[in-house]
Amino acid sequence: MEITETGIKDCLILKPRVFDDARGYFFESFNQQTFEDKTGLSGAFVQDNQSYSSYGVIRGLHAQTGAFAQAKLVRVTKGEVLDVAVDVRPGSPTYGQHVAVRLSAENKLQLYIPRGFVHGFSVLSETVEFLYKCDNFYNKASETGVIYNDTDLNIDWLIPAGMESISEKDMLLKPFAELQHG
Ligand SMILES: Cc1cn([C@H]2C[C@H](O)[C@@H](COP(=O)(O)OP(=O)(O)O[C@H]3O[C@@H](C)C(=O)[C@@H](O)[C@H]3O)O2)c(=O)[nH]c1=O
Repeated sequence: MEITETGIKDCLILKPRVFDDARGYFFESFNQQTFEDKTGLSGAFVQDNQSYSSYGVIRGLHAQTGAFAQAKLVRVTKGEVLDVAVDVRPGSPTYGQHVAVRLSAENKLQLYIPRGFVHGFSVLSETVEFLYKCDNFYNKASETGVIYNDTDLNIDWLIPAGMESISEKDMLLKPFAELQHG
């Protein structure tokens, strides 16, 4: 597994070692020992999630607060997304900045998103199957987020105007300037 740093501390791109042969391929999509040795981070993930979405869907930007804050390790097994992680750690030198990485079934890249970030993705292919590990459990009462098209964050989701598909819940998310930290 290769680790690439991003412009934001602790937010990492992981590239697994893929074994190709006449049958197809094999790779370890997660190995706690390798993950911890290579990143120096805890690999104690406790929940795995999977979602399926069509072209133009934007899910995000989401986080959980307080005791239910979550780090995430995200990847794609079908299609391609633009995955976005925004640093909202108070006092961080990159506060308000984001990492945007294309993750696809083809490139098999994974993004590690630490606690203290809001996260989302846009669907660039016809459909997408999106898988991720979380280091803390889902807790509805702890959910927070930022509206995807916030003008301060200025994220290019690579979806043409009018083609975005956003949940009713996500359309109600607040601007970045109103994000409550906790
Ligand atoms: C996230 C989550 C949702 N749910 C339920 C709540 C709801 O009825 C249904 C769909 O939830 P949502 O609309 O929040 O799903 P979604 O918009 O896909 O939410 C996800 O978005 C990405 C960007 C993330 O970073 C994730 O952490 C998560 O917030 O699934 C769970 O039961 N467990 C979970 O862990």
